[in-house]
Amino acid sequence: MTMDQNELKRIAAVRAADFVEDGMIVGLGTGSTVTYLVEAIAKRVQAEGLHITGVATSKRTGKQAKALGIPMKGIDEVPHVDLTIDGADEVDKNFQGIKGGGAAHAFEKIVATSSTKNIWIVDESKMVDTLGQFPLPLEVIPYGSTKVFDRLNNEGLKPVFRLDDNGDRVKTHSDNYVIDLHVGKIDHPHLLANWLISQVGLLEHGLFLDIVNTVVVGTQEGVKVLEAKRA
Ligand SMILES: O=C(CO)[C@H](O)[C@H](O)COP(=O)(O)O
Repeated sequence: MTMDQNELKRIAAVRAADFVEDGMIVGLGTGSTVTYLVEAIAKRVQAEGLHITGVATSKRTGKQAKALGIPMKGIDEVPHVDLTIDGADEVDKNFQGIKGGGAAHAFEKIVATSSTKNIWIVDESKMVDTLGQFPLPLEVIPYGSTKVFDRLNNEGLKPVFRLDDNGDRVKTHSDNYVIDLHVGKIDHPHLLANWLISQVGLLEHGLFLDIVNTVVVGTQEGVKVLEAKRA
């Protein structure tokens, strides 16, 4: 029987919940795949009496985790994060990724870079040879955002302000705008990431480079746990 994309996300998330150990401080990402993860971790907390502390990367995740009985703290209330599990929009063969489809990439990157280990949970459609088919999200401070937009446009990066269903600009939890870059194939992600982060007014980009060593993929053949070769 063929599994749909949501089922593939769910089986990856359930498998990844097994990586959580008693006593851990666990970063919880954002998105539909993470919704399944939070459910699976909450079940383990209930069934096994696991003592963990969750750190959410968005209000939505925090609300769900709290409602399901996972004790939660803010990122600045914990000394470190042991393990963060998050979704991704694209993952390439070198385990580099694009995130930010849910506009939470700045908070997600803060938690990820505070975490000893990071795992991504994806369905197989997210695995690509080269990043860039998924538009690259940026978080941009509103003041001067048209100037940032023009600079991106002049560089040929095809920026588009992200709009919500009402046609209003999407705002992040920090009240910033999201600009998506329709760059196409990103052959040199580190070069692009370095250029982007040096642009004044651009708070964070959705290139997550050299962050994860483990990707848990839901496939039609079952769950695959992929480990990066890099140190
Ligand atoms: O980066 C993200 C949010 O900012 C998400 O992890 C990413 O968009 C994947 O979402 P989903 O699990 O719903 O496919």
